[in-house]
Amino acid sequence: MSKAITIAEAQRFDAHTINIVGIPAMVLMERAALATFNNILNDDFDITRVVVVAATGNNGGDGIAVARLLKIRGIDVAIYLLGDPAKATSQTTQQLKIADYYGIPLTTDLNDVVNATLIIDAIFGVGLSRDITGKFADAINAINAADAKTVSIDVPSGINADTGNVMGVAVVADTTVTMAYNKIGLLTTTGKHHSGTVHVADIGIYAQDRVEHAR
Ligand SMILES: NC(=O)C1=CN([C@@H]2O[C@H](COP(=O)(O)OP(=O)(O)OC[C@H]3O[C@@H](n4cnc5c(N)ncnc54)[C@H](O)[C@@H]3O)[C@@H](O)[C@H]2O)[C@@H](O)CC1
Ligand SMILES: [K+]
Repeated sequence: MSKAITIAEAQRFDAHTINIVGIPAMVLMERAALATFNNILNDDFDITRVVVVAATGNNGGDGIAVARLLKIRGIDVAIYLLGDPAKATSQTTQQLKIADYYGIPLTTDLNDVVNATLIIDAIFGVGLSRDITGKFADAINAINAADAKTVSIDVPSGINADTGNVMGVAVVADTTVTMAYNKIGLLTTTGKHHSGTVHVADIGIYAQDRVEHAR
């Protein structure tokens, strides 16, 4: 079985790659988005109408970048944005700006989520820190009520990536594209139920530097 890591390890490896190795965070986000995009295209999903449900953390930024990659391919895609864009991370702010350049529609209508043929879940990843309520919970309930297949980015939103517990409510995904390594919470019974098929994507973040291979 492949290695699985904790939230703290994911955050530590990310920070090491950005701050010590020197790969910009935006490059990692683009690699996360490309990996998710390739998994979507290589699978058997109906991509007639795709909706990316994104919040304003970096998990949302991954999803907004996926929306742009789909749009460039001519696929009908919209973004259902949760949270205050004024509080988005710098990478996610940049991804929103790029999405705007490409004219990707933002929707505030949950019916668009329910009527999608494929939903991309980019609400929360390893940054989930408390129980989910309000509009975030409404969106997750809409995702779970929809007939569409769902692809979660990194972690099914609402699942604690350490314990596998549901933090109030959680997406039940068909597929989860998780970055760098699997997360220990996705290996529990509940975690497995919510993540569906897990694909681990190599985005250039490693537990140990691979300098010996590079020399
Ligand atoms: N930092 C990095 O190096 C990379 C991060 N990546 C992605 O970024 C994710 C982590 O990003 P973040 O650390 O920004 O965290 P998330 O995007 O998972 O979420 C954090 C945000 O959600 C809010 N939040 C947490 N729980 C909430 C709740 N219950 N209700 C409402 N708001 C809540 C927090 O206040 C924060 O604003 C990863 O899971 C992965 O998808 C990838 O882009 C690859 C590189
Ligand atoms: K997610």
